[in-house]
Amino acid sequence: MTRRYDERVAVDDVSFEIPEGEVVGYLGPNGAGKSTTVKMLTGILTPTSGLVEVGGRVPWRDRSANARSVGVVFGQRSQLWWDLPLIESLRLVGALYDVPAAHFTGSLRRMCDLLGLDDFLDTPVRQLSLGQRMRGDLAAAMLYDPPILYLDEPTVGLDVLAKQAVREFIVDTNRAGRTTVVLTTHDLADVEALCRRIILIDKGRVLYDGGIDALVTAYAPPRRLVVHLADDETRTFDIAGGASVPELIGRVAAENTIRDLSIEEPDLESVIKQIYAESTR
Ligand SMILES: Nc1ncnc2c1ncn2[C@@H]1O[C@H](COP(=O)(O)OP(=O)(O)OP(=O)(O)O)[C@@H](O)[C@H]1O
Repeated sequence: MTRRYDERVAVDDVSFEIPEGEVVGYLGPNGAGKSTTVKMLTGILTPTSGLVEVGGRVPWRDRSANARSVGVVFGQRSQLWWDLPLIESLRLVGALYDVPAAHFTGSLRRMCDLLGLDDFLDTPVRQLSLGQRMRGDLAAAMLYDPPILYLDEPTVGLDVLAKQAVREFIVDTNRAGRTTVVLTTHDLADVEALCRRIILIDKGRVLYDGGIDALVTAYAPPRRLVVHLADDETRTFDIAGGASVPELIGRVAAENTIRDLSIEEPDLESVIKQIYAESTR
């Protein structure tokens, strides 16, 4: 048996700048290069070329100083200690980051109030539900008040209430401390609730960087008239820009017996689906 190595370009010529205090959605289909970017931003990975600066530091050269100024949550993994009660994991994080005792107490209180941790602080991490564990991870990432927070799929697998709690925490953290947030997620409701700007990547390249509203305006597919006919058939008609909807309905009604109809407005999901589809072509 021999080992063979293939080279794969995970992130290719991606450039962006994020001002302090912004919440940016970093989106892309599976394998687009999002986690790789976050790993470079945290200093875990060193790129083969190019430059990354976070708060004036090159993350992989100055990894421990960079680590103090960033909080990271990887939704698919936990940075907590499985066998320890949550509170002990948080104490360990406080000690690792040299958080002074008085500050730690205040910070922990704030996290407990914001994230509702009190009920399970003494539970070993391995026994926490996914939503509880995620709240614990968010607390661990923000205990030492980093000015930057990277969230890699922080709501994956969470129920609607837990998702809401995580979103409220992000909004509050950003507002209270002007924390800069880079959020990668496949949940577009997260993006709509939290971000005004998104960076969309695929195959390691930036496809779009700008406001969500501008994206929907620029790429929106046409609105669609969906008609349910008497014989249980459903037909859809694209509504061309400037076309008269009553006229279209009149034409369809003249030729068919309509049971029900609705108009589908393009939403962020349909826009992003279309951009991914075009990039795969
Ligand atoms: N350690 C590695 N060795 C080889 N290839 C890798 C490694 N890490 C990532 N890749 C590849 O790089 C590409 C980008 O991966 P990355 O994990 O950054 O994607 P992603 O956008 O975070 O995807 P997902 O949404 O599925 O988490 C993928 O093709 C992946 O297979």
